[in-house]
Amino acid sequence: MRDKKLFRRAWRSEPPVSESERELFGGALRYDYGWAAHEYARLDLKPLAAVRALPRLVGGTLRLARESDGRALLAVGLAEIGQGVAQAGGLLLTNQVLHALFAAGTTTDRLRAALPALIAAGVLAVVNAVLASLSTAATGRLEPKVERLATEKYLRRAAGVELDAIEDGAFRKLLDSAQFGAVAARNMIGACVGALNGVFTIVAAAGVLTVLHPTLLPLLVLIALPRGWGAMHVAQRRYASRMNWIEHERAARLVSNLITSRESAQEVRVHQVGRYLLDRFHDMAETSEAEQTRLADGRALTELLAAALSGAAALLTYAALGVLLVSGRMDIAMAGTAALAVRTGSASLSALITHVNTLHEESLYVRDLDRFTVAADRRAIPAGGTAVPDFPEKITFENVGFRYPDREEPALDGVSLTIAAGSVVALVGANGSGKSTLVKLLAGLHRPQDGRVLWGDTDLAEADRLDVFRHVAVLDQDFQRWPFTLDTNIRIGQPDTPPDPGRVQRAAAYSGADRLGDTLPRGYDTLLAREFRHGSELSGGQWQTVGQARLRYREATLVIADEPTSALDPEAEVESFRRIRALSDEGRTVVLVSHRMAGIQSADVIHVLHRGRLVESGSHEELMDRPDSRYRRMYLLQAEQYGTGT
Ligand SMILES: Nc1ncnc2c1ncn2[C@@H]1O[C@H](COP(=O)(O)OP(=O)(O)OP(=O)(O)O)[C@@H](O)[C@H]1O
Repeated sequence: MRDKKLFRRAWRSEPPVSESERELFGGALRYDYGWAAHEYARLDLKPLAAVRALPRLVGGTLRLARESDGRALLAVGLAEIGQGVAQAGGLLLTNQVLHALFAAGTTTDRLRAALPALIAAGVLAVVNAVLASLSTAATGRLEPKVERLATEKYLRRAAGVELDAIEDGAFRKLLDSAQFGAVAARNMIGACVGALNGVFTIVAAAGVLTVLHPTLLPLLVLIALPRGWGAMHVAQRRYASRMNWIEHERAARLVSNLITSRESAQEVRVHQVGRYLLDRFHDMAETSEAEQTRLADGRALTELLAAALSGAAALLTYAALGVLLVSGRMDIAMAGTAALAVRTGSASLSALITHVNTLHEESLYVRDLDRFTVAADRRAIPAGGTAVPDFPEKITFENVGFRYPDREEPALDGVSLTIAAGSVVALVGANGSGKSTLVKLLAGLHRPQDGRVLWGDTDLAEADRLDVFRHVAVLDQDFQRWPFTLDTNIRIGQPDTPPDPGRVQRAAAYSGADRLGDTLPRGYDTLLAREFRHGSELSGGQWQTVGQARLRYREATLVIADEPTSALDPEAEVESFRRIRALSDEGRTVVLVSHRMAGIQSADVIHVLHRGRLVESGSHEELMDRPDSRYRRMYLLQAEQYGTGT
């Protein structure tokens, strides 16, 4: 009855998406790459394809291992070859021992005749054990290095791609799936060593069997084949399921993190969101469990079937041995050695198939990493290009158009403007009018699809982008609150410079963050992350003073402040605008994005954006003098709220 249920569960299709997933995320979260990867996994996990792909897989792993630690790799290789030779020698010596034991003569004579071979076999067993431990030690040295190398490869690429790649959903998924690649590369080392060991042992056993009786060789293969098929089948289902459920797992983790995170702590309690999310988590986790159960049932059945077939083949082999023995074509000593060789060989063949299969399964993840590497290289911020002038006399937007990939409407449409060096320029406009997008193009983070952005005479399309970034300091609405010390949070504005407490303190004094340095428990060395012991938390406004100190520390030619004062109290806000504007006195160009009309009225030029178009430009006075200007309307609306009028 139970078995029937198991059978039914094992062969049914994947559980449907949970109701909670629909409710929270608007539908089934599935790995988009899924179809391609799924089909590809099916093709690639066919036994013959797996065997054919073996040399390539091993080659790739060995290259990575050589790059990580060539000496350790050599040690592993030699130790494994040595073990293979020792095992073959061991089998042949066993044959000699058996021959001596089954020969005619007294027991003492037979034992004496068997003794030299017995001693040699013992020595070989010791050699084998020493080589195995050497191999284990070298593999242990190699594995973490390979994982580190692969992780660094992954992170370096991730940090070097264009911003639009990071915002592109398909690329992000590749980024997510490739994260398993480094651990998989590490696992491949162990599997490679295991497979190598298996090959040498089989060669030894097969050699001995061929000498004894060639008929036994195909029977050896017959014992191992069903187990190999079973292992492949299980791996195929596991990989397909993992790829298909990757987003569901991530979403369930996200929901559970939301219950415990500090940011959501208030709403979780006051709005009782905790209970709601917990129920959704339960629902999603149950769906995942159903999928896990389905996989486990399938695996149990497959392995049972494989074991039965393999057992039948083993019976056949021993029957063949019996026939050879009875018909006198093999003596008892040879039959004993053959039985031993069949056992060793079939165990090694099964292990080899499992290792090849592990190699293959892990290689699918390593290939995700390779695919990511290729995609990331294609989308990398190009190196080289024309150097940009340190203080360009102007930055020009010529008829610039930009549209985000998943949007119909352009975020910027035919924008032309000039920003003079050393001036203070403000960008205003309703939410979604394109201010932040314009700023990203200005900083070289996005490239226009139409028109040009020029730094002096240099088109940003041809400029050395890293050089452009060197000249820019950005403080945006969601600036990073690094979970590091106060000192590092300021110094990270220019991370390559050596520590300079004086410079950090000057930057802090500029923004008012020096008060934090004086009052926090460990001064500038206070960790600004509550999740760690001794960590402190800052208020939103205090964080903004840290952000501004970072902006100052960077000492860039072009300073961009996107909503820099939203969390500041009125006094701090006025002071903050004054300070940012004062940066232009040092010859820096300042671009300010803000909804606080009072704060930007002293800008040299104010640009007003509306639905991606530049609709007005001028000084505060000029724009206020135009009776029907959008700027005037926005300004008066805000002024009215304070009852101040113009
Ligand atoms: N990463 C993105 N992917 C897709 N669309 C985006 C992205 N960022 C912005 N947009 C869209 O581009 C348009 C302009 O957005 P942008 O952020 O530049 O406006 P904004 O003027 O800075 O708005 P706000 O005042 O609300 O910050 C909006 O319609 C927005 O939804």
